[in-house]
Amino acid sequence: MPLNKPTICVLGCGTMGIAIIRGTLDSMTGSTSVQSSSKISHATTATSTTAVKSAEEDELLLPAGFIACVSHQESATKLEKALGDQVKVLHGIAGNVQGVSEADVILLCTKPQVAKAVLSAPGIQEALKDKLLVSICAGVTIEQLQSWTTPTTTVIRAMPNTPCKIREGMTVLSCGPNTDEQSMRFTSNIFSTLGRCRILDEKHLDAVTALAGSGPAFACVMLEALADGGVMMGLPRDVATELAAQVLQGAARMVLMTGAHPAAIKDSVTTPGGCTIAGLLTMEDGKIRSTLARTIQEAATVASTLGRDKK
Ligand SMILES: NC(=O)C1=CN([C@@H]2O[C@H](COP(=O)(O)OP(=O)(O)OC[C@H]3O[C@@H](n4cnc5c(N)ncnc54)[C@H](OP(=O)(O)O)[C@@H]3O)[C@@H](O)[C@H]2O)C=CC1
Ligand SMILES: O=C(O)[C@@H]1CCC=N1
Repeated sequence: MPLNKPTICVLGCGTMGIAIIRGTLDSMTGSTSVQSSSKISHATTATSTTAVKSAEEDELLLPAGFIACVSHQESATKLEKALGDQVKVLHGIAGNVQGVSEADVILLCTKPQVAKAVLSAPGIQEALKDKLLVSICAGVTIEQLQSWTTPTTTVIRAMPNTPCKIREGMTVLSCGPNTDEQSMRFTSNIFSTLGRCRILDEKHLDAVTALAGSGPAFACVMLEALADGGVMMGLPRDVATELAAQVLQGAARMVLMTGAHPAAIKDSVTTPGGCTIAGLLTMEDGKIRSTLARTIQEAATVASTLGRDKK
């Protein structure tokens, strides 16, 4: 599918739609203060001719503009204020048809429960012909998406997360059997500018939804609980929150940047007879490992049901 500076229609522009648009616009203007790890590694390798050519080609794959579609007039007004004149905002059923018709790529970001109705509405299938549809709806399969569109619509599933807004996201992509290389390249290019991006088989997407999609919520509960401990021991709330957030970021970056096993990092902190092992044993008494692992298991189980019709 030829894609050259395409216009993207975000169909259902709420929390995630805004995160993706905001992150992409920031990446295009270079106005973010947060440099993602994937950007750093890209910059250090972009010295060969092939890399420069590839960077130029990737530039052509960047969007020319965004159209954002929502259901309600009030949401449209809020969105216009939040995103300014860089984005064309439409609302209602007619807005969806207009948005999809005017775009080259459609990013489906509605709740999973309304995806079928939105794609089956009059005029949408026609407008989707020969276009790329990227769905971020949890639990909605490629097979379902294909059955709700025409055979000439290319379908890709993506599972991003909210840190895409600050270009620290984690996205996993899965494609259908007939996905062409340029569609895949365009989609991975967009999500790579919003953080890290991987391509995996669709069978992994419910686990990915639980771990990476829902993960920021689980991580923030852990962060808040660590900060609570600091507050219990007399730290001011803002200091405790800053310390907890920087500790989680620092530990996570050590894993990502050095490739060290988390257990090795834990062991390097743990002095024999010291305070860390005292804290670690308390965590084990509270079954924190199985609680967190079961959290992912349960979220993945529920994710697998989200695309199903409610009886
Ligand atoms: N939130 C997250 O962290 C993540 C969510 N996801 C997936 O992303 C999707 C969106 O989630 P999220 O952004 O949280 O949801 P939100 O509720 O924040 O956004 C949904 C958007 O869809 C719009 N909408 C509803 N009905 C229609 C319609 N008929 N036509 C056009 N737009 C419509 C809503 O408009 P209005 O406000 O006017 O009702 C709203 O803007 C879900 O499928 C979820 O599974 C994936 C990864 C992470
Ligand atoms: O809670 C949900 O269903 C969505 C999917 C992943 C994150 N939020």
